[in-house]
This record gives sequence, C-alpha cells and structure tokens, in this order.
Amino acid sequence: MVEQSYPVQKEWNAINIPDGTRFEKDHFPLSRNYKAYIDYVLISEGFLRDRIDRMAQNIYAEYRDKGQLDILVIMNSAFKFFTDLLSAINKLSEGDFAKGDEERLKIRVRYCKITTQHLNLGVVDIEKIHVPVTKEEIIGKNILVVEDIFDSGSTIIKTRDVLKEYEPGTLKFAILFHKKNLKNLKHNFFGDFVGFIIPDVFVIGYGMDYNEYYRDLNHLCVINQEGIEHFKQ
Ligand SMILES: O=P(O)(O)OC[C@H]1O[C@H](OP(=O)(O)OP(=O)(O)O)[C@H](O)[C@@H]1O
Repeated sequence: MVEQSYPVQKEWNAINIPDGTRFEKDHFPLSRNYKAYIDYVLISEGFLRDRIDRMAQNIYAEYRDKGQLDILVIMNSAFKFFTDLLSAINKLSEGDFAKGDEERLKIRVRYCKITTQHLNLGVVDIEKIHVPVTKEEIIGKNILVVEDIFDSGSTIIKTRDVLKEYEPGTLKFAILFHKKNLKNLKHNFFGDFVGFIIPDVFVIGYGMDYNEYYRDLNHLCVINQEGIEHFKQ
C-alpha cells in the first residue's frame, strides 16, 4: 500500500520539517534524567525561539494599529510557547514606544482550559465543548487564540466554532506546530500564524507532556520506548 503524503500547501507560511528529520540527542544539552528516555531531537530550542521571534513580528504587524489585542491561551501545553511569544511581542511594542509611539498595544490575556463532555441522550451521543469565556469577553474584539499544536484538529475546530458564535471582531489562530496528521485534513484548516509543520510523530517538550512529564524539556523531542514505560502511570 502506498502511504498518502500530507499535502503541504505552498501558501502556508510556516517551516516544513520533513518526515524522517531527526537530530542526535547527544548533540544538544539535555539533562541526564531525561536524556535516557528521548529517542531524538526534532526541533532544538534555539530554532524554536528564532521562529517564535518571527511569528511575533508577524503578529505585532497585524495588531499594532488595532489598539487592543485579546489573547486566549489554551492551557496547559501552550504556556511555554505563549510565554516566549508574549515576551517577543512586548519587545517589539516597547521598541516602538521608545521610538515615540504615544501608546503601546493593549494586550489582554485570558487563559482557558478546553474541556469536552460526552452526553448520552438515549438515541444520540453528543460531545459538548466547554470554552470558559463569556460572549461579552469576545464580541467585537480582536481575538487571537494561542495554541501549541494542531494534531487531530478537534480542539481548535471546536473552539473556533464556539468562539464564532460569540461574534468576535476578528478571530485568528497562532499555533506553534501543525502536525501532518492525515486525520486533520478533513477540517481544511491552517492557522493564521503557524511556526512549524511537523511529521506525524508523538512529540514532547517545549510545554508538551507525556503523563505530565517533559513539559520542562527545552527542545521538541520524540520519546523512546524506555521513556514510555518509565513514565507510564
Ligand atoms: O488537535 P487535537 O488532537 O485536539 O490535540 C491538540 C490538543 O492536545 C493537547 O492538549 P491536551 O488535551 O493533551 O492537554 P494539555 O494541553 O493539558 O497537555 C494540545 O495542547 C492541544 O490543546
């Protein structure tokens, strides 16, 4: 059987990490307690940071004249991406302020944990998503959703659908990793600001976890079998 390859589009403005990319873990600073459980490094911290700096420039250019930006950070894994992104946006905004801009872009940050609930109503199963924000917080605002990864796509798509009902002024998505997961193609979705298009492998680090471990790992890595066993719950 010929494997279907992921149809990466030319107009997607993101770095495509080719399938099969793997960097030797010994070539990077990694703590000993984690090193044994990592198969390889997929994207190093330095590369991530540089890309995030560029994403911050694109985002700042989009919102700097709009006065206020309302950011919705989807917890938990996006904390690391968001922290670095916000700090890069702030540097740009401070730079403009130092050069004489009268006001800085106002940024409002709202963290939210998306949860889903399965309701069995006798005949049908309904999956209900809970996005803990009110319509008042969204209506008419320039909303930027910050998320670490688009994998099966279900979290982002459901969040988008709920937020659209709240009538935002604009609604955009900053996503660090878009996975080449064939299942997500059905959504026909690509974020407005995307860092990397990555192979369909289970990734950890840079905020992402395996049973809550590895969130503190600086590089984006692929876990090995020993790691899966060791940190099994
Ligand atoms: O595209 P999808 O298949 O929906 O997957 C993406 C979601 O999965 C991860 O969150 P997770 O639910 O693991 O929670 P966490 O952020 O707390 O780790 C990730 O942070 C995204 O929110």
